[in-house]
Amino acid sequence: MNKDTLFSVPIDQLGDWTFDEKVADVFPDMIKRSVPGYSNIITMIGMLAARTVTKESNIYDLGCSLGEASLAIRQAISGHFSTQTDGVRIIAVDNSKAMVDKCQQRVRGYLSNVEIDVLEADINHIEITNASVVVLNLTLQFIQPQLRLALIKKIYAGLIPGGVLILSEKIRFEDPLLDELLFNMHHDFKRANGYSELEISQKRSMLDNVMIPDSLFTHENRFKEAGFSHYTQWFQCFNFSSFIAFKDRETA
Ligand SMILES: C[S@@+](CC[C@H](N)C(=O)[O-])C[C@H]1O[C@@H](n2cnc3c(N)ncnc32)[C@H](O)[C@@H]1O
Ligand SMILES: O=C(O)C(=O)C[C@]1(C(=O)O)C=C[C@@H](O)C=C1
Repeated sequence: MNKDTLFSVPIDQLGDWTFDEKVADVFPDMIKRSVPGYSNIITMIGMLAARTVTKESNIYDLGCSLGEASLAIRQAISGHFSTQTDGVRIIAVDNSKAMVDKCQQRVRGYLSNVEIDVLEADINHIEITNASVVVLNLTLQFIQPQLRLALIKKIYAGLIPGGVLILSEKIRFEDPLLDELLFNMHHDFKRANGYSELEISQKRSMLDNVMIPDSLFTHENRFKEAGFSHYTQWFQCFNFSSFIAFKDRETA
């Protein structure tokens, strides 16, 4: 695994964050050292998918990066937890060419009866149909805020009855004291994982205009407004959280 040292020396013009070739090259190391609970969330996404997947349905991994969630899902649904894999297709989507190219190579490296199709596309413009599981793992925070509700509505419409949306995000807190504390603890986590003050601050200013976290309240209201009636937060570590939202079994 290539070590993330991208921001370890001063950069003259920082510019906005992009998921380019350099980020894709170090992404597995970067995400594990930056997101508290990342590996647990990935494993649990597999377990949640195994519980919810149904035969002849689609599973979407939106903003898939290198396909970590897709691979965990494929492993979990192919194993002894589930026998529901006939006609199941995993569709992994990202709009970064660097990520998609690497993700395609990666998924080809494993043999399985469940196909993973990796598509280079903007998730705001793709169709979502016949979905038993949709994953947005740390992706919605990069979508322009004014497009987020439409995306969650599209996902709701594309889910089959009983289907699940798994949404993981960095979150902000309405209470300033808690917001500051959990923000600082996240930075302590990065320091403990070997990132310097320079690395933390340069990355932070690049992410500033591009990654815009919502509050728990905003996420829950959005689920409700999109049509979901069963949703809960199932994971939190500092200011990172994951939610599940189910479409009613009775909904046609
Ligand atoms: C933090 S990464 C997601 C991590 C990944 N889901 C995982 O579990 O390892 C965010 C990803 O979302 C992708 N992304 C951002 N906006 C997108 C869009 N509009 N359409 C498709 N992908 C997008 C980025 O290219 C990036 O790979
Ligand atoms: O909030 C931060 O400082 C982060 O590093 C978070 C985050 C993310 O949540 O996607 C940002 C960019 C990279 O993809 C890895 C981690």
